Amino acid sequence: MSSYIANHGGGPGHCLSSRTKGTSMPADDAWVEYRKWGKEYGELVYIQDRNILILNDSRVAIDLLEKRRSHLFGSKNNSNDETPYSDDWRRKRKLFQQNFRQSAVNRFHPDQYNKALPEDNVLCTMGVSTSSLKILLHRTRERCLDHGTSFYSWAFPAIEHFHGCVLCQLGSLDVDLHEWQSNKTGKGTSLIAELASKCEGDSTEIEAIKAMATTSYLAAADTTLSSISSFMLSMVLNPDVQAKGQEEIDHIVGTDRLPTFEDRLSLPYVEAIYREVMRLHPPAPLGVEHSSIEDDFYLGYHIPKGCSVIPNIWYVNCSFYSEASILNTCHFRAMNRDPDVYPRPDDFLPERFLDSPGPFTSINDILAYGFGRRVCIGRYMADNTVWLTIACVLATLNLRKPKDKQGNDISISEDYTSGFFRHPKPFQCSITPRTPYAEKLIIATAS
Ligand code: HEM
Repeated sequence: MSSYIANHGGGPGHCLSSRTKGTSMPADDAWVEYRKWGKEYGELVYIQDRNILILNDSRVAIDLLEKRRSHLFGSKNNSNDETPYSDDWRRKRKLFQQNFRQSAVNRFHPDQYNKALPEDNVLCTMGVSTSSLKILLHRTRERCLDHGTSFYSWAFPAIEHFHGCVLCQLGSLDVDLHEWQSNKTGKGTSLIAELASKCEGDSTEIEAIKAMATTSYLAAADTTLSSISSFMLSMVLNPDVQAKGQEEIDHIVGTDRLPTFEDRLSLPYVEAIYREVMRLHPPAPLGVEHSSIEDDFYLGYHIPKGCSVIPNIWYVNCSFYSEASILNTCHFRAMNRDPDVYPRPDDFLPERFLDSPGPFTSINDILAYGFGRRVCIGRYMADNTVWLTIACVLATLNLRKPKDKQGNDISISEDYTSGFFRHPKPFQCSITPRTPYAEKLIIATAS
């Protein structure tokens, strides 16, 4: 293990100090720069004057992040206030786990089926470009905040379970949870409504439910959108991959129904497309910042109190990992973009997953969802949403580059944003139904 920290030049009890004062932090694509620092200074890189520790190795990340708390959980009203690691914090986390664990997320299936071919796809089909779509989504969101209706029930699967509380907490709307429930347009079966009705009068529990709704919204919206947009862009750029995915679906599912979760195990190539999207394009490339609540020591190094710990998911060195500490169980080593493990690491090649050994059906090896005990709690729901959307889009739509008047392909932007969440920048594409059944579905959805 010492090889991981040899480059730091410190010894037991020393402060990690690979980088000295005056370090300028990268403004764009920080994950790329962090990886360069990792190569130069080691897999743990400490920015002393900013008290930031960057992790470029998954085993180190799990070890450290197992012991630290996230800022995201328990942040209130969309501010960056930290909630102490307390009973309150634990209650909220437990509530989340109970409702988003693998066996609980089946309750979202009906909504996920209903929205798998969402209206935004339909709009694109009608000739609305992705950039116009984003503007439209933005406007809709504003309108929803004005009128107290759901943006995400319109645009995203399953999120409608949360929207009332989200609006209560995020917006300036001071709507009481129960008032919202009764105002709701005939949908009394949402998770939030159901939980709230069980703890009538228990203000602490109601607060926890609202916090879960808020956190879900913050954690789910950008990440899910990013993955689906990356998938769409990848299909436009890789028509051969798209054709192979479509062929698999036509063969296994047929062309007169949509894929379901029951088909998932029979669709390895579609699974591989999903995994390749998540490998190449993790929506939160630097995960969620964690913070050390007290002075700590790791492998003899001093990690000061308040140190921000950033896992570089985008480039992280992916050791075999599990919920337990893996310091002594490192059998399998891979790096998300390590050319020795993933030849042509920057290319979109789903085939690589078909040949690789290991638990292809487990989502635990998708680093985009984070690490160890702090791994994304909504991952089972997210996994279902993204997979189903991919399968349904492949089943029904052709995504292509737009053409100019002469019928030639127009080249499109492949750029990504470089903020906390990484999204494809607006790109144009042509989206057309690929089967008569798909056409019927789209017309029915639009009417
Ligand atoms: C493609 C979709 C998603 C991706 C890529 C994603 C990724 C992540 C990542 C990287 C983290 C930080 C993990 C860490 O600190 O190591 C995280 C945390 C979290 N995510 Fe997700 N997420 C997704 C969807 C969702 C959804 C749908 C929900 C809820 C419905 C959700 C809820 C959460 C929560 C509550 C946390 C904080 C967990 C904690 O601090 O203990 N996420 N997510």
